[in-house]
Amino acid sequence: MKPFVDIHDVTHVYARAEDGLPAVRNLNLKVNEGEFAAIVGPSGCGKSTLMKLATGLQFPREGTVIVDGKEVGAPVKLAGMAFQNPTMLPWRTTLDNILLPLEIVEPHRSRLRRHKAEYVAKAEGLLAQVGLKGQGDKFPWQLSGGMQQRASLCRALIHEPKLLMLDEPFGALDSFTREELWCVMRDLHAAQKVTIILVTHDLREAAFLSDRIFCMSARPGRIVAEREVEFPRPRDLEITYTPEFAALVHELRGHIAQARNAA
Ligand SMILES: Nc1ncnc2c1ncn2[C@@H]1O[C@H](COP(=O)(O)OP(=O)(O)OP(=O)(O)O)[C@@H](O)[C@H]1O
Repeated sequence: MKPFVDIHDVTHVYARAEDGLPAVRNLNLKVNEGEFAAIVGPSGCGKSTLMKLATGLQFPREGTVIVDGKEVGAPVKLAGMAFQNPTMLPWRTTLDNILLPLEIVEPHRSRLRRHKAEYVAKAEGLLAQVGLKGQGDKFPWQLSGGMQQRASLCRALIHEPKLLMLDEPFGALDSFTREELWCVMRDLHAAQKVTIILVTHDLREAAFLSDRIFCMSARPGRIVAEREVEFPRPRDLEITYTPEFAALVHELRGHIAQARNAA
């Protein structure tokens, strides 16, 4: 099977990098279709750069980035994204925030006006899936941080992306809310069959959610360890209290400790 995301021997230097040092060097990573991959690594190792390269917001100086069989040469339309800060527009209702990508991404853009009811029904279906049934007419500032993050997951999925990129999406939440959202994410992945790349500092989060974990070295970032996660699905939060889970998190911690030094 051909990988869905194939980052091959990529080196990327930002035009404004003061020291001229690459953000990532000889970066190699393959993610299969439908897989849930997590990227972990020390601060500043290039995790967000990897996300930008995979979605065509930056282009590599060397190497290739292939998504869904095509070399990335422009922003990737089949991707959806969610970030640590939900960045909802305060003057739009939650529902209208969720519909926003449809105003930009074709073929939805041309269809939106005539098929509005169909899209609203879809947004409401997503809201129900993330536990926000009937909350679409609230403004973002009327929602808690966790609720806003749920809504931003709906916004990332409304155009049925084949690739979902999550950059620290639960980082700003308290640990209970975070664990609730892990379960939301687990269920969305099972229901939508989307390929997911999650960037996180949280090793428990990576171990609970993903099928495969990539550890990055300190800058210039490259993959120094790749680990399959074999816990059967569907996974329950109870697994996070098992010795096997603790052993995996411990192993990942070891890779990160080494990675902080290995450039
Ligand atoms: N636009 C830019 N111009 C110049 N340098 C940049 C730019 N964006 C990122 N960098 C540098 O590239 C390196 C990697 O940054 P990146 O944001 O990808 O790391 P990260 O692993 O996501 O960081 P963190 O874990 O702290 O969020 C850093 O040293 C950063 O300062």
